[in-house]
Amino acid sequence: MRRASAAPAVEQIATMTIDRIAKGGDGVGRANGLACFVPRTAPGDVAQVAYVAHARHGRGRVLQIVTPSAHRVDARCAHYERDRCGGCQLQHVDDDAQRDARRHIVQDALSRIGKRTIELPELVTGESWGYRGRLTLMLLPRGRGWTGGLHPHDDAARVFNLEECPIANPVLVQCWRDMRERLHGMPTDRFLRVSFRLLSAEAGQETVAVVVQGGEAWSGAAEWAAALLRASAPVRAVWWLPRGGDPVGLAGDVATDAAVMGAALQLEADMSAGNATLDEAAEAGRYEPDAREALAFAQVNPTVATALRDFVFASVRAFAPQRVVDAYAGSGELTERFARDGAQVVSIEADASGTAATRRRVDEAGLADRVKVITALVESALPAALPADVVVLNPPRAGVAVGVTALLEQAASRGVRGIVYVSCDPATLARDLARVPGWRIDAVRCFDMFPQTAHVETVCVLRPETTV
Ligand SMILES: C[S@@+](CC[C@H](N)C(=O)[O-])C[C@H]1O[C@@H](n2cnc3c(N)ncnc32)[C@H](O)[C@@H]1O
Repeated sequence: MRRASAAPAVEQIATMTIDRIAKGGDGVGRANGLACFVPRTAPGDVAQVAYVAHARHGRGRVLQIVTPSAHRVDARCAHYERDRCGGCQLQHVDDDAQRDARRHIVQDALSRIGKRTIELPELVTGESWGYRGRLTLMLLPRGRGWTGGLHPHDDAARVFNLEECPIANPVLVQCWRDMRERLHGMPTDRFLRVSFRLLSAEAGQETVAVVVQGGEAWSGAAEWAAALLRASAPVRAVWWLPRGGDPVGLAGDVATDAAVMGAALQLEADMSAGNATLDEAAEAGRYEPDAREALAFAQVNPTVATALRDFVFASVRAFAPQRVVDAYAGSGELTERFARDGAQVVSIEADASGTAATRRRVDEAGLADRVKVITALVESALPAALPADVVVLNPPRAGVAVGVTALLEQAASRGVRGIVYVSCDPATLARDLARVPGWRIDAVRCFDMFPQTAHVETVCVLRPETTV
């Protein structure tokens, strides 16, 4: 018997004014009272939209911009319109309106999901272009060669050839151009991923590591890598992460801790499996094993990342803490700073390569007696880490486990005077804040780590509700 196929979604057509940008970057307008999400629209656009109505919202596509918003600009990158590149969502919106949108995304999430009323948060900004210290591209076999680039935002199975990426440091794109001439020597696989990482960002002296991920066998790998090193001046190291294997240093300065490198690369590969958009690469790249390694995992946005860490450090310091818990500590950069400042620190991180880097870092700084480094899930290690004066949380996009918020809700009675929560996802931040009603928001600051996208980093400083 033939099964009835699902009825095709029926599109309706409406003209609507776009009021705001939602988390994810779509513009939001209303059609017959229904909130309708429309990609690539700007606040103030009047657009004719074809949309499909779902139970609580509509999803639409622009048929025609009837009256363009005053905030519309021409996208700088040719791929944005032509290839519908999924790396950026907001290149068609001017800088001021983009920044405004990201601040409202945070305020709106905290209000709607977190049930917290806050002023429009301050946003610390940096460069709008050329800021990325890492460029990760997908390579799909085509004929005897490869197509190398990024996915369209609406088609994760396709990859377009990347010619430019104006949000990345131009040197990374130059290295990709140099490599593109040499794709014939790559290993065979269903797909490969290639990542360009800025090792040194000093203007005019930039150096880059290249990591090829995928393939199980690669004859001629060392020759291929040596040729790339000769052809591309900024490239200083070439690594290969075979499918299911350990990392192999192929050429250049690859004298680094292979175990650390391997764990980080595997994590990155897992994170971005199947869809290597810039967003996911950004997310994956937040797992940095040790920023001081020769092949340090370059920060996505080093300038703004530094400002963020400085703010977290100053916020913690304002409590004059003797004991700090650094939860989701990564490679322990903040752990080291808290310890240098005189605090006793419990540093909790699930990734063993991260805690190995933290141990090394605090040993070298002569701070080992002030720091307890724990390789464990925060949800299992936090109870024993308390009491403390301040708890720092910097979880991945998924936010913290419900057991962690349950413990923190009671933590004021165990001496905790402050929580500093660093988040890359306003929605999970807001969800977690809703679970700790005993804590009030003392300060919120946003950090513009990913201009041209809808992503934003947020730091929330919390104090017990009862504190005067
Ligand atoms: C967003 S990164 C923060 C890293 C670091 N604090 C920094 O500033 O660079 C999140 C970190 O949490 C770790 N992680 C993820 N889930 C965890 C869990 N349940 N318990 C402990 N660590 C976890 C990841 O390995 C990663 O290093």
